Amino acid sequence: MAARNISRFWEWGRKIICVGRNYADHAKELKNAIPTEPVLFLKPPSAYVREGSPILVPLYSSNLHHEVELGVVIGKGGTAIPQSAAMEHVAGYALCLDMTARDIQDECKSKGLPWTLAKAFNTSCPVSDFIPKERIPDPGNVKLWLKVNDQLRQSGCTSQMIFSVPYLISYISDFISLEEGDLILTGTPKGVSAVQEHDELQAGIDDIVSMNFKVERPDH
Ligand SMILES: O=C([O-])CC(=O)C(=O)O
Ligand SMILES: [Mg+2]
Repeated sequence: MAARNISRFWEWGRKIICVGRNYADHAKELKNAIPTEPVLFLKPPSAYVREGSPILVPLYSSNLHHEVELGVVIGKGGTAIPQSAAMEHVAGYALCLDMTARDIQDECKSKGLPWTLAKAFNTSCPVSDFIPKERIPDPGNVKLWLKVNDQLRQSGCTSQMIFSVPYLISYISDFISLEEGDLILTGTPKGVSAVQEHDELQAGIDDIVSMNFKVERPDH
């Protein structure tokens, strides 16, 4: 069997841990309180989609939102990782979208139910090429942007994160052991909005990486 290559981590079938409300301006735009501890949820590896394949609107949603996020790819697993050692566990980064069925999430929130169908459906995690760690010397200071049909919708800097990458790695690994090939989505800045069938999404991290996705309706 060919050796597994971390630069194709999305093929490994490892978990995707997502952080919510990690930017005050996004928490406010959805009228959520600023969290005092990270808000966590999961996506399954079947959520991954790569450039060249479309983002599919779930049949049960009529309000699919984009959320552009910095993804952190874990290179070395661990449990209860101290913040001071957290960066040793990072192999690199990826630009990610946390596609969200906002109407379903609102319904789940009002009923006190989990967000699974709002966040974890097929193609809910578009992911860029792998970015080796050296290309982002400070994950706490990169600009994220997203355009829909050439119109800028999201533009933020990871310096606005409430909880830093080392803090998140340490916090998550206290409760959920991290494994090589796991991905952490670090939350989205403000500007989330709805996308429709046939829309073209373009997103990037500074001039380090960019990616394009089309939105389609599934035919089943
Ligand atoms: O759905 C939400 O607003 C929570 C979330 O994923 C984020 O803040 O990135
Ligand atoms: Mg998100």
